Formats: sequence, C-alpha cells, structure tokens
Amino acid sequence: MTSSVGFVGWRGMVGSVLMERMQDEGDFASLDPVFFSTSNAGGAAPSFAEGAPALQDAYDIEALKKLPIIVTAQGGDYTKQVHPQLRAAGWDGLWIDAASTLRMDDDSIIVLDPVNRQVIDEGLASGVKDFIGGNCTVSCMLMGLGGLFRNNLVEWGTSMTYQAASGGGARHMRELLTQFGTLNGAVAAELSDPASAILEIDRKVLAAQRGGVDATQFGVPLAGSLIPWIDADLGNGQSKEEWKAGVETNKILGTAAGAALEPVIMDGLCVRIGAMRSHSQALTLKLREDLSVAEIEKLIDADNEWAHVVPNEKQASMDQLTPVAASGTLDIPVGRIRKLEMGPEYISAFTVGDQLLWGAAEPLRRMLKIAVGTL
Ligand SMILES: NC(=O)C1=CN([C@@H]2O[C@H](COP(=O)(O)OP(=O)(O)OC[C@H]3O[C@@H](n4cnc5c(N)ncnc54)[C@H](OP(=O)(O)O)[C@@H]3O)[C@@H](O)[C@H]2O)C=CC1
Ligand SMILES: N[C@@H](CC(=O)OP(=O)(O)O)C(=O)O
Repeated sequence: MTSSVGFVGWRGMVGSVLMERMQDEGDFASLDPVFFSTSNAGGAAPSFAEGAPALQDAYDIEALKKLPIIVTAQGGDYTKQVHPQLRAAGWDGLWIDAASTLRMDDDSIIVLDPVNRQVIDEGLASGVKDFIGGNCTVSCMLMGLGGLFRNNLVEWGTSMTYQAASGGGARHMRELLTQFGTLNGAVAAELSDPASAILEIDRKVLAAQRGGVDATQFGVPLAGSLIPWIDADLGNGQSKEEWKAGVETNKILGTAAGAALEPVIMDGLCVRIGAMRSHSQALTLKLREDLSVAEIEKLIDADNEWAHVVPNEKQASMDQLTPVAASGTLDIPVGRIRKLEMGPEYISAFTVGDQLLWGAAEPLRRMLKIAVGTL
C-alpha cells in the first residue's frame, strides 16, 4: 500500500539533497507524492516523480489538510506561518520539518533515529505529531560520538565549530565562490609571474577583501577569512547556534537528572569558514570515567554503521578528516582522539560530517520511512 505525502521545499538546498537521497534509495516506490510550491503553483511536478499532480500552492491549507504526512524543508518562516494554521484547522497529520522553529517545543521530537529511535517510536505510539530535524552540527556530532554520549560517558563538552558556507543555503555558496574569484582576479597578473613579490599580492588581496568583494549574503568577506558568529545574537554573549548545542543534544538523547542518561553540559563557539559543504568541529570532552583511548575508539566505531575512527596520525587526518573527504557521503569520520594534559578524563576529538545529509536531509528521509512503516 502506498502513502500520500506532501513535500514542501523540495527544490531548496536541503530539499534537493532529500529528493536525491529518496530517488537513490527507491523511497518513492511506496509513496504517492504531492509537491507544493510557494512560488510556482500550477507548474509541473518534478520530472523524477512520474504521475505526480501539478505543483500545488504551499499556502493552501485545504490542499495541505488532505495529506496524512507533510515533509517540509521550506524554512522557518514557512513553518511559523503554515503549521499553526493547519493545526488550528484540525489537521492531525505528521509534520516532518528541517527548520528549527518547532524543535524545542514540548510536543515535538527531534529526529535522529540511529541515536534516538526509541524516543521516536515512543513518541509515535503516544500521539506526537511533529518530528523535526536537529541542528546540523549537533546531529553530526551525535552521529560521530554517539558511542560516548549514549553510554552516559560525557559529563560536559565544548564544541568549536568550523561550519561551511552551505549552512547558509545556495546563495551563500555562490557568494563564497564569487569572492574567491574576485580575490584571484585582483592578483592574477602577479600570480602568473613567479618573481612577483608576495607582500604585494597580500596587500592587493587584503585591499580587495576590505573594499571590493560582494558580501551581500554573509555581510562580510568570508573568502580568505572567517566569521566567528552564526545565527542570532541571544544578548548574553552566546549565539543561537551555540545555544542549540546544549539544548538539542539533551533533547535528542532524552537526558534527565536521575534517568539512564544524565544531562550533558555542552557549549562552545560556532565559526563560519570558507569550506563549501560539510561542517567540522573540534571537541573537548570531560568523560565520567577514565577510559583508555582504545576503549573510546571501540565505542565510537561500534555505535552505528556511519561513524568510524580515523587514526590520530598526520597523514590519515589530512586525508580522511576534512570537508573534502566527507562531503557527499554519509560517513562521519572521528579523529584526533587523545588524552589532554588536563587529566585522564579529558579527551580531544575532531569530526566532520556532511551537514546536508546527516545534518539535514537524512534524518527527515528516515523519519518518513519510519512513519510509513518501511524502516
Ligand atoms: N542548509 C543547511 O545546511 C541546513 C538547513 N536547515 C534548514 O532547512 C530549511 C531550508 O534550508 P535550505 O534548503 O538551505 O533553504 P533554501 O533557501 O536553499 O530553499 C528554501 C526554498 O527557497 C525557495 N527558492 C527560491 N529561490 C530558489 C532557488 N534559486 N533555488 C532553489 N530554491 C529556491 C524554494 O521554495 P519554492 O520552490 O517554494 O519557491 C525552496 O524550497 C531551513 O529552515 C534551514 O534552517 C537545516 C539543517 C541544515
Ligand atoms: N545554522 C546552520 C544551518 C541551519 O539551518 O541550522 P538550523 O537548522 O539549526 O537553523 C548553519 O548556518 O550552518
């Protein structure tokens, strides 16, 4: 039997990756998809969905209401506007969403099934209707280090992130490349002359960064630089992206004082860098026990089929622990694992994950399969 599912936001960054994964995995075979658009109602459904009706208006509550499941990667403004209207109209279908809007609501679940399948199953059984994808860095961290978090071994941690341009969306990726092009163009003549002075090249690049690059999306140059702030300013010195690390980690794990998993203190600094895709993070973890590095590596490797340990060696780290290596794959490499000088319970780790896959599209894809009973 096939299930009717409405898709909103299917042509954006997260949505495109989701559609690609669903095609690769043959997911549409068990679905009757209905595609919505905020900008092109009446237009043709995507070519990969043979037989799907024309695009419907994503703001048409009556059309949305007919569907038992809606999957959206349209963004937070859309969720803010449409979700309450749908619920007020009596719709009690499943809402599966990439946006952060509903994540911390009491009656929503953050989905990351390799980490919290039990929470998802219990939620479905008890009538929860809103299933929301987690923040990209949090989801990638828990996929990589689930073996420590899920065994109640982490007392606290800091996550210092290196987040790619793609976290901002398609226009941000394009702007980064345009900026690199502008900088290259500013010194093209000097670069082609091996005898030209490096200080002159450096001066011209800096002049272009300070005066000549298009920074409409990022607000400041990112090419050849970085931006040590992501998402809103909470007014207490913390960015909203940094706040998510603590609250979402605990919500996904279902921690509580006295429960099987104790609350974990997570905080850190989130930084945008000039990588195209895939978010990286350097972690400092205070463990509850003094485990050997070999035991730690074993737990990480054994937790799920996508996390794997990269030996803490120079060449392996350079080859396997980068955005270039991780992008486009579901692998979550975890490396640079060693005991820190602070004491035997303090370890470092470095992990990279494609934030458009495990950080966004894949948990939604899998949640949909759980909802229709195929996972
Ligand atoms: N980017 C990331 O790494 C992550 C994003 N998220 C969340 O997912 C949600 C969607 O993010 P993201 O996919 O990056 O957003 P995008 O901006 O890429 O896409 C959102 C919508 O923009 C519209 N759109 C307008 N112009 C274009 C265009 N030229 N190409 C494609 N779409 C266009 C489309 O709607 P329409 O077809 O109706 O016109 C599309 O569905 C957000 O809530 C975000 O916070 C979550 C985790 C990670
Ligand atoms: N904030 C992330 C991307 C994102 O959309 O996150 P969230 O879903 O938590 O808003 C980034 O900029 O890299």
